[in-house]
Amino acid sequence: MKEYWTSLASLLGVLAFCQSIVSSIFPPELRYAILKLTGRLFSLFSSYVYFDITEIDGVNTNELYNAVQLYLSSSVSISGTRLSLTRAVNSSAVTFGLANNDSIADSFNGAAVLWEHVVTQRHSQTFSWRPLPDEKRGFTLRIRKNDKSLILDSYLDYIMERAAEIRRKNQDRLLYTNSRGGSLDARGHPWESVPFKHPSTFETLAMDPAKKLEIMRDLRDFAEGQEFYQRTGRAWKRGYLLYGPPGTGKSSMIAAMANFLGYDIYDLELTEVHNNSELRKLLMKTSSKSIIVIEDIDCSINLGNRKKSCSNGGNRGGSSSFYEAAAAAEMRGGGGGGSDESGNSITLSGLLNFTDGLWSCCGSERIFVFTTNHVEKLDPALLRSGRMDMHIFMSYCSFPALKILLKNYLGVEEPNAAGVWNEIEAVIDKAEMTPADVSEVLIKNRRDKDKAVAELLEILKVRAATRGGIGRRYEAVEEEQEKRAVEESKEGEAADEFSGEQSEEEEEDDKKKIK
Ligand SMILES: Nc1ncnc2c1ncn2[C@@H]1O[C@H](COP(=O)(O)OP(=O)(O)OP(=O)(O)O)[C@@H](O)[C@H]1O
Ligand SMILES: [Mg+2]
Repeated sequence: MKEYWTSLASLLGVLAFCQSIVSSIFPPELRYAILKLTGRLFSLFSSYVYFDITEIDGVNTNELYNAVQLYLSSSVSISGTRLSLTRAVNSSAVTFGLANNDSIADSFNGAAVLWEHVVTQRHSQTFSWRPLPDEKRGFTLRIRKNDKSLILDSYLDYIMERAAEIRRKNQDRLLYTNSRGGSLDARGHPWESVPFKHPSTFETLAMDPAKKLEIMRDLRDFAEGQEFYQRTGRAWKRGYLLYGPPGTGKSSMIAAMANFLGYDIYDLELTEVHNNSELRKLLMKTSSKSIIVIEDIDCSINLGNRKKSCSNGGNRGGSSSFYEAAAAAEMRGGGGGGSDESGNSITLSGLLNFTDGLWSCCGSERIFVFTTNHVEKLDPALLRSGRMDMHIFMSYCSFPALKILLKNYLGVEEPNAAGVWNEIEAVIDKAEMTPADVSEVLIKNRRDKDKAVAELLEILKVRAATRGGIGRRYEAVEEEQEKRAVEESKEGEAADEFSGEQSEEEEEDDKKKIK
């Protein structure tokens, strides 16, 4: 053994001696040429090609490096011997990464590749306005020569896409608001944002399971439908109208949609927007993969402040009231130029353009959600397919919905007392309780499950006896109004050109009403 170490030491000594002779005999240029030649010879006989992706390219950060790091963090699957962990600002997820000088195998389209994370010390720096990090980091990608053309471009594109996806998923969702009106912040943004942490999901949402599944499928189809929208020449956007009595889960549904798709939410407060061009600017500053929400559209479209318009709107029946409001607004705004006493001159046509005009296509993969308690007041033009593609009625608590609430709030799959289930089923539809009301009863008694169920049954019975039929009538009216609205919208595009095409008689009529 001792002999072995002695001979190894002497061999190393000889090598070092030779190297010092070579470097003292040959000038640097020649040395460089020799190295290059040996490198070429080596690569000629090697069946692999290598690509270096350095962290810093010149003075700029290399996007590809960050993307590869993120991509590998998703495929590492805890099998690497040493992993580095990171948690980005504004993120609630931890990502794994390759530690220094570690390597990992991957495959793409059947071709095997190897990634190595190379970290070396940077030599002493000369003065620079932007000092570089002490360590030089990079990834080396090793692929077979034969696979080079087959995978390189598409593999790197795939990595960039996956990285963007991971980044979005790791990032907390944001909730944007335009509460500042149309004014811009220091960075020129009209939207303010806060982290969006609403816990509502499709699991916690109490509604008919079949309807829920249909909505989830629709959302998924939309999110995965880039190629479809491209092929059919449609803008990549979709509109949902959520309507129904207060407390039936319209806002919760929006939160569930955002959590399901991982989209940001832009909560558009129409009463804060002063005119159509401001509306357009707001739209242009929304990002893709987002949900643009206008809550209580029947109140905010009336162009005045919400309370005023709601109190006016409360007694009005039929869709004509909506026309009156919009017509009045058109006149007040003089087609978008003027303003009412609150300085607000958004017109119906402005809103329609916002959702369906050419401007709505700047950016892609966006969902518009309007909510209302009074679908009958909405303009048919707003309801037509293409603007509001899916109309979702959020109804009073049904029996299947109640089961979901009981499971979520009490962990109860079946009530203990025999026969309670049947009793509840018999009265629930008649009682017309909103899921919000049911939740209250369950929360209040959540420590005592049997008491909660018993009290709920009591309330349901009382309600069924006193309220019978109001809700069904509501539903019937809603359906009737919706049918009428769809028929009217089919009659022509007249509603689209609504802004400028009123007869003189109608205008006179509107003026009288405003007075
Ligand atoms: N379908 C539902 N599933 C689960 N929880 C619900 C549902 N509907 C209402 N809730 C509960 O009731 C509360 C109010 O619901 P939400 O704000 O979503 O109702 P809404 O339909 O938007 O009412 P509004 O028309 O007044 O805006 C929520 O905090 C939620 O916990
Ligand atoms: Mg709501």
